[in-house]
Amino acid sequence: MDERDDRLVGNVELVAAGGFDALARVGYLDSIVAHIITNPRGALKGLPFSDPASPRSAPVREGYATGPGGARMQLIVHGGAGSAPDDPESRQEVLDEAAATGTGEPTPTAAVVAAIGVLERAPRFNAGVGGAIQDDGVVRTDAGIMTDEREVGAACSMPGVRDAATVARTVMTETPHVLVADDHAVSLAEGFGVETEADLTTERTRERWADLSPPDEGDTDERLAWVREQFGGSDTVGAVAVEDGKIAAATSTGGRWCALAGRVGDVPQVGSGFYATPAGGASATGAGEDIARMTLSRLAVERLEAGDSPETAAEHAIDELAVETDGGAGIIVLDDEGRVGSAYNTDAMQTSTAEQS
Ligand SMILES: NC(=O)C[C@H](N)C(=O)O
Repeated sequence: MDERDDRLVGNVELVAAGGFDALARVGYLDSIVAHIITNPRGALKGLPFSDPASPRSAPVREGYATGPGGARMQLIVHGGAGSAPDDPESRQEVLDEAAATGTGEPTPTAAVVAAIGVLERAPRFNAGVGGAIQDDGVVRTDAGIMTDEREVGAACSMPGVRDAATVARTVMTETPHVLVADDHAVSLAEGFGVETEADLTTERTRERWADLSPPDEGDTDERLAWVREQFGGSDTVGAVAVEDGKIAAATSTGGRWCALAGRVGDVPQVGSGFYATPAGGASATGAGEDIARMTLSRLAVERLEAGDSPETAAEHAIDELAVETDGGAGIIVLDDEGRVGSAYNTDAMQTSTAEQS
C-alpha cells in the first residue's frame, strides 16, 4: 500500500497509484476516485463467495461522484462482485482507464460501450478475452444495454465474440429486437464488422481449464453433478453513464465457470443484468440465476423512481436479493443527476467513476 491508501472503518479502500499517474497525464486526476472495498469479516470467515446476511455498500467520498446536474458525461463502472482479488491494484488501473475512456465519448450509449470495451479487451476480467469457460471448453459471451428511452439490445451465447457490448448495441440500434442469441448473434456481429473469431481464452483461463476433468458428456447425471460442483465465478463488467439527463446502462460477461454449454445468465436479460429509465440506470454482477430471479437492476431503478438515492436503491436491491435468495451479487447505480451508489454482499467489488473534464 502506498501513501494514497485510505483506511475506512471496517473496510479497506485502495487507490491504485498507477491508475492515478496515468489519469493525471490525461487530466482526469481530480475527477476520479477509484476504490475496492474488501470485507474483512467475510474473509476471516473464509466465505467462498457470498455473505447474504450482510449487504455492504461502497462509501461515496467527497468529490467521488459529481455534483448534481449531470450536464457533463459521468460514468461508474464495475469489475464484478465476488471474492477479493489477489491483484486489486492492476485491476483497478484498468477500471480507471475504462471509466476515463467513457467520458471522452459523445453519448452515454457510446460511453458505456467504450468503457466496457476496455474491460472486454483486458484479460483479467470475465468479459470478452478472459471470459469464463463453459463445460464444453468454450467461452461464450453475453451483453445487454438499455437507455432512458427504453431502447434495449442484448446478445448472448456468442463464441469468438470479444466485443459483446458492441453487439448488444447493434441489436438495439440496427434491429427491431431486444435479444439475439447464439450463432445468429455471431452472424449479426459479423455482418456489422465485429470480429467473431477471437480467441477468448488466456493463459490463466487455459491453465484453470486444464486442471479440471469434466466427466464424459454422455453421462448426463454425472455431468450435471460436476457442473453443480464447479459452477461459479465473478469478474463480470458493467457501466452506467449519464450526460445531461440522458442515461445508458450496460453489462458484459463470459458468464460463470463450468456452466452448461449454452447457459445464459442475467447479463443479457433486461431488468436483471442491466436497466435504465429517465430516473437512472443500474448494472448488476454476481450469481446470475439469483439476479434474474430478482430482476435486480429493475428493482434498484424502481427505487430511484420512488425517490431513493442511488446508494439507498443499491442497498435495497442487495438486501432484497439476500432475503429472497442465497446468491452473492453486487450492483452499481447512477441517477439522472450523476449521483452514484453501489452495494454488494460478496467479499469485494471494484468500481471506478469518472467525469468529463
Ligand atoms: N460474474 C458474474 O457477474 C456472472 C454473471 N452475472 C452471470 O451469471 O453470467
